Amino acid sequence: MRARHCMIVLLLGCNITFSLGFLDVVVAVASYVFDKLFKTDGLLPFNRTRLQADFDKSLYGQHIVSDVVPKSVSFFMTDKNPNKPLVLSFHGTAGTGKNHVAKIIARNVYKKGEKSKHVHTFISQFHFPHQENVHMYSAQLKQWIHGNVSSFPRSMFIFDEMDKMHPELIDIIKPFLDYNYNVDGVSFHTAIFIFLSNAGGNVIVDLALDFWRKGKSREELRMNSSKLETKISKDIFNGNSGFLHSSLIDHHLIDHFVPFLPLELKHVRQCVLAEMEHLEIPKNDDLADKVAQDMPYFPDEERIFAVKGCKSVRQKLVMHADE
Ligand SMILES: Nc1ncnc2c1ncn2[C@@H]1O[C@H](COP(=O)(O)OP(=O)(O)OP(=O)(O)O)[C@@H](O)[C@H]1O
Repeated sequence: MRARHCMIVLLLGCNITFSLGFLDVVVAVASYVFDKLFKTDGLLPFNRTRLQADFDKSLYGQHIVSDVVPKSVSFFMTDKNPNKPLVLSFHGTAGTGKNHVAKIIARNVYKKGEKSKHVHTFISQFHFPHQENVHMYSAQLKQWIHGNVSSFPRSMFIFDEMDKMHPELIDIIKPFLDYNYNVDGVSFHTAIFIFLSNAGGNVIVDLALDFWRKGKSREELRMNSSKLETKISKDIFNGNSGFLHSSLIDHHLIDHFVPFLPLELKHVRQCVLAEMEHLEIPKNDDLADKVAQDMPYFPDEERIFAVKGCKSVRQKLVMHADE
């Protein structure tokens, strides 16, 4: 009898010991059925209104991103026959929300959000640290993308620190992004690729600073203001990044170069209030002011933009909340 219980549980893929009793088996079966019925790791029914509302609620100071990204994701998700995967490249200085936005997209596409097994995140210096192993990484990456898309076409791949990635690895990704690319019957057209980098951040900061000094409103900044998108792609191409030596940009496979603007004090303050809510600290406007003002800003004289964006706001808040 006991062996049969163990067999059932083994079939269900659970880790067991042979000391399992009947009750353990019932619990294991119940939790398996619950997982299957209620927690399957699949797609959420897509809802463009919910996506836009999430951007409006959770992203601060990034009106260009809040306009471009939900539109392009919605268009892609509702296109019954896309001719290429969605490829977005996020650019901006530290802590401006690039990872945060990738997570917002994930939680609007997958039931388990960023924790879904269909969301694959690679951080170049962490996952591909040794230059001498680049051939091995390339082969593994190629196999990983191919294998995952063949078993789940709507897979998402996030590449962080893209500017630090070896050109050979970028070139491995390139064919997957292309129009009509098909390998062994696997199409990549419904997959999502998101690249994150600080490359182009200086171009964005210079333009935002220029607007501020001319007394123009930040909201007047658009994707095509002073050809911002073109400037970013040129800057990446001319800079000393992995992008430069790869064939990604000159093949026009990136759908949008999305600029993340440097954050101002009022946006950092919004991040502090969001962290208060997250940490269940009662809302306190004075404390929010104090924490936001305690962050470093640049340029030295005007102190307009947050050096670290909203990064480490939580740590600062915890320190001040304890005072
Ligand atoms: N514009 C924003 N609106 C709301 N929250 C933000 C924003 N920017 C950053 N944050 C908050 O700060 C945290 C750190 O930001 P995030 O990791 O997204 O920055 P990043 O742009 O990816 O930085 P890096 O280039 O250094 O990796 C986020 O988890 C989020 O809580």
